[in-house]
Amino acid sequence: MALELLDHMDTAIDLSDPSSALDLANIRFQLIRLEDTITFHLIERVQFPLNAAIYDPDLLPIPNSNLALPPNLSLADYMLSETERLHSLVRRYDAPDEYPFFPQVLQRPMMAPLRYPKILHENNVNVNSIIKDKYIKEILPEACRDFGRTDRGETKENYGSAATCDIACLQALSRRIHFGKYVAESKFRKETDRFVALIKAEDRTGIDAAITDAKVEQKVLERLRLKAKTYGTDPSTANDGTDTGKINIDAVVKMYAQVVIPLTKVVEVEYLMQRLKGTEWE
Ligand SMILES: C=C(O[C@@H]1C=C(C(=O)O)C=C[C@H]1O)C(=O)O
Repeated sequence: MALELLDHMDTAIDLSDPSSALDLANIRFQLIRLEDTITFHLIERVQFPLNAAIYDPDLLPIPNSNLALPPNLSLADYMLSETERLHSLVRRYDAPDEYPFFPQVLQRPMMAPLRYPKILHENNVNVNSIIKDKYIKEILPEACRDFGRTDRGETKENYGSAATCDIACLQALSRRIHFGKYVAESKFRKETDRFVALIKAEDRTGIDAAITDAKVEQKVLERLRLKAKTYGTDPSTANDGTDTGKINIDAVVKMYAQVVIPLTKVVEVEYLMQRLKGTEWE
């Protein structure tokens, strides 16, 4: 059972049932669930300082290894790529909602392949390199920034723990952002003629406007602020003013406003730009 779980992590959406997988309300329910996953993983990560050395191979080089590693790996990259190497052996990346950060390390699964029905159109959209870059350069510095605490500096003893938390954060962010493909497919099937015209005109701005729902985005940010405040506060000290909070609430909202939502929409647009390939509309 445990091995099966890795194939499909905690997505309750039934990717084997096209009507469920493309029901926009169901997809949005999954995106809401992933808000909790991402927020809790970030709360775990920010218990440690930024520990910038784990993202810099010059500051903290990986000892020689007999593994065929990508060159010039940071500790964080080493731990993420080796996690992906292991998980690929149990078919994690056969799942249509899982995207690797290091495709070059994936191994042939040691278990029989699972048959997933074809729901999404063939595409090569993978924005994980952008996700990781923004996570390291924008999200973490903001989330780990001192807020009401003394300067925590670097904690060398937590390098491995911080990198382990990063893996959970990055994998959850990747799944949430690449879920944009199911959103885009759902919208394409609802308004096919509209999107066919925009795609044929290569009108990315028009496609972005067509897939944007400002009201939904606003609700996402309002809900995130409430969740970060609630999950990040010790309920036993919430009202006596002593709770310093476990997470920088503004950082969680900024993460969604400046990275998660914009990149989800990039995935939607780029997926749709590939949607007509090999179809009668091409
Ligand atoms: C994901 C969707 O598409 C867009 C992206 C959103 C997001 O990333 O939260 C929300 C609304 C849309 O602008 C959606 O319509 O639900």
